[in-house]
Amino acid sequence: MSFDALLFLSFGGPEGPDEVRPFLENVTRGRGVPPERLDEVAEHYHHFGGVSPINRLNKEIIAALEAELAAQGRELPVYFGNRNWHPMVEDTVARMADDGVRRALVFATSAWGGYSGCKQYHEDIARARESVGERAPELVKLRQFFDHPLFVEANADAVRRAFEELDPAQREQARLVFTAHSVPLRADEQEGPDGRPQWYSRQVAEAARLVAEAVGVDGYDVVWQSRSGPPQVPWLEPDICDHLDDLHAKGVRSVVVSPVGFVSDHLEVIWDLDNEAKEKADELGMGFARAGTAGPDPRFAKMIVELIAEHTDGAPPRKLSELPAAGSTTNGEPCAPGC
Ligand SMILES: CC1=C(CCC(=O)O)c2cc3nc(cc4[nH]c(cc5[nH]c(cc1n2)c(C)c5CCC(=O)O)c(CCC(=O)O)c4C)C(CCC(=O)O)=C3C
Ligand SMILES: [Fe+2]
Repeated sequence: MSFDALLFLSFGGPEGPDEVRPFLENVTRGRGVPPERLDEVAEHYHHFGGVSPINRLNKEIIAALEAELAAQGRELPVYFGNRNWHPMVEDTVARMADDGVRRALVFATSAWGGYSGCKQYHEDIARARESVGERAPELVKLRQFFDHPLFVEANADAVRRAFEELDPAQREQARLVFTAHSVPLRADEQEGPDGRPQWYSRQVAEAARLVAEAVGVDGYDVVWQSRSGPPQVPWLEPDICDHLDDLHAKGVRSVVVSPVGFVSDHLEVIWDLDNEAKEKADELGMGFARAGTAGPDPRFAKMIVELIAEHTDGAPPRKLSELPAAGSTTNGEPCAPGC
């Protein structure tokens, strides 16, 4: 099939102190996040001058993607739109229509299924098309890529580099710990296309297994970070900081933490890991090395082009796990019944 453009669809983030509150209002509209949690998260953004790194990081990925498309002789203009902050996806899709785009692919910057990582992006696509009306282009979302070999290799190399950062004495017995964004247990109950529940956490477990295997590490853990919501609502656990206590009690003296759940060094990574988890490790006297994320690795842009080629050239999907491919639908239709 032929496509006129690619829409690079992401989360969005504030670019100055005055934008923090309105951004957070957009993120949490109707989502039942208590005001105390919002105040706390606003503080994290203000710690960095009210600027999230996410927009800059996404622009870097887009530049790498444009270079890769050009190198392969593929003509596909890239548009950038976000769910929660400017450039808003509604405005971007309107501009695509103005430019005469009739049919476009959509790359959403989450590797995962589940509500926040996939379904909500389908909702964004449907909402943006609705706001543009009849002129709106057809929008075909690319699939989830948690087990794509290029995603796995980029994360594996980042983990290897993190092990190198530790003192040789610590490196030997350092524990490898993967983290991803926690979600409410209720949200994680959601089924995958295989009809089995916990689609999101099973994908995270699978990505961690594949990365650990690529690095050649047998023992590792999968834990969670950045929980939100009211305290009485159960979310995926353990939290990374509690897990560091546990590991310490078991005699572990150094860790390599891989934020495999995040595509690049978002605020959750640079605050919740590089500040909070690092501080916890320091208190416990544990060695701590945080692995990089896949986004800045040149293989990430190459992976996006491979995902595109699955649609434009009928290229066979490259994936390392047995879990079914999912997340690719047209115009924001749900992936599967119940999704
Ligand atoms: C699974 C998942 C991913 C990973 C998949 C993916 O990448 O999509 C992710 C990514 C991100 N989450 C982000 C930011 C925020 N997430 C929030 C809140 C929430 N996230 C949730 C889940 C996820 N979130 C959930 C269930 C909530 C509760 C409210 C709700 O049910 O929607 C809040 C509100 C305050 C708070 O409570 O933390 C903020 C500010 C940013 C941008 C960071 C930056 O600026 O660099 C990114 C990439
Ligand atoms: Fe989030």
